[in-house]
Amino acid sequence: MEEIIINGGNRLRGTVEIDGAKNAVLPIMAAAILATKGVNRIESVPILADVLTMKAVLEALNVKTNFNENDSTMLIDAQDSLTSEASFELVSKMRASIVVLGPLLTRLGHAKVAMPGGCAIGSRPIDLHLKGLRQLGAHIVQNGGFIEAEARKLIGAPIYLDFPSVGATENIMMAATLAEGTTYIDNAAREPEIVDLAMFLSEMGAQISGAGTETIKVVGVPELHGAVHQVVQDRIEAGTFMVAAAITQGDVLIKDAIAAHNRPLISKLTEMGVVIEEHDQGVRVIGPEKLIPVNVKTLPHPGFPTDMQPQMTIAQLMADGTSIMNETVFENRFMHVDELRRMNAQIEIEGNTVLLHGRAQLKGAAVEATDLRAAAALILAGLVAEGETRVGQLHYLDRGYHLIQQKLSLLGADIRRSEIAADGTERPVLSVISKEA
Ligand SMILES: CC(=O)N[C@H]1[C@@H](OP(=O)(O)OP(=O)(O)OC[C@H]2O[C@@H](n3ccc(=O)[nH]c3=O)[C@H](O)[C@@H]2O)O[C@H](CO)[C@@H](O)[C@@H]1O
Ligand SMILES: C=C(OP(=O)(O)O)C(=O)O
Repeated sequence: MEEIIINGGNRLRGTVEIDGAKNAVLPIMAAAILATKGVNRIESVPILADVLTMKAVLEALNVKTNFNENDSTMLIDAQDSLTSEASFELVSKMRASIVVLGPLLTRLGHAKVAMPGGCAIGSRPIDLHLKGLRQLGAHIVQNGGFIEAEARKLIGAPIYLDFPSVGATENIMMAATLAEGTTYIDNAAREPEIVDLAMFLSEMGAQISGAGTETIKVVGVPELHGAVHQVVQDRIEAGTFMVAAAITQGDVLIKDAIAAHNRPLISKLTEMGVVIEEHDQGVRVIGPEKLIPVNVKTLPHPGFPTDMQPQMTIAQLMADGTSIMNETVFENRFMHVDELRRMNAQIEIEGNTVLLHGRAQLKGAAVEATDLRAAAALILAGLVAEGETRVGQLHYLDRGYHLIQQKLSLLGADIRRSEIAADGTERPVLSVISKEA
């Protein structure tokens, strides 16, 4: 069993480097399926469990991949003939594998992808993905735990999304690149990761405009080719370090952070009294002695990101007074609250809202991550808790953060990752992901 062990109380100081975005690289890897000529070269690929799962999904489809972890570059070659079936075994490991549906369907005319289940944070249906693909002319059946989609040729169409779903926007946008005619996606998701995917698709020869706005226009082209692309910085990893600096009275430069991608977080932290400076080198975050309580509501971009919600609750707990967090994107994203209570946090849950009573006198405890961002939140709580916090179930953390303990330790935190033997003895863990590859 592995744990991250933190002794709280240290101020964080220094500069931290942030990896490429998980939520950008996963659809970009899926988009590489569309290149029938030439090899794709993806740079700034983060070393994450989810990236290795998507790599396995691609390889099972007969796409060749080569991940050089030393220079964070992945080559993806989809020039050979591909299979069109993504197994339950792989899709069940990672919900985001559903984004291979659109590329496979539009390239091969057929795709069979296992139904992704729900996950800890919610039921997460894919009705909007399917509705959009049907509007492009796909015939789709759901049978035996699989979605089977067919269309000799997709035909561009106007599509309105009832909700700006990130995954549905990505699947439809990718499917539309090789469709005949023009597709408009209205009420599209506007996340920076959508913009990054659209940039990659354009570099591959696709004709896309409007990514990052409510309406995306895709004019179908006959074929796409391999491209070189650098993945955008992970705004959620950057945001997690912003909160770490804010709560520890720290002074941290988040190197090359793109402030425009973290506007809602920066705005809320500023309201709390955190000093945030935007420099050419990145965003500097200086935590005050006292944090002011704030109320936060998660929304699709450019609203406050749900993927920063658990981390933000730690900042709210450290404020002098009561704050409210309202989660509107996922129905079950407060699983970290029970673990925080074990650390002496006073939190009340009322439906999709929590009341966080600060300033919390957090006490170190043994806690378990329940999902990816819950893991990050518990580590943040450990940074400000009195005594020792031990965070378990680290496979969730490894989905989205590479070597977070090393990055925090370089900033001055007392933190380590260890393998704990049955007799309680500890062995340091240095390399986390590659052993699973
Ligand atoms: C790999 C990836 O990029 N994951 C991100 C992506 O997930 P994901 O793409 O799954 O998130 P969506 O934007 O699709 O989901 C948002 C909400 O819409 C609902 N919904 C979605 C699709 C659908 O067909 N029907 C439907 O009802 C979901 O259940 C959820 O309540 O965006 C989320 C919202 O910013 C982030 O938290 C995830 O980190
Ligand atoms: C919810 C997340 O990811 P996923 O959609 O891959 O589960 C996340 O990154 O916080």
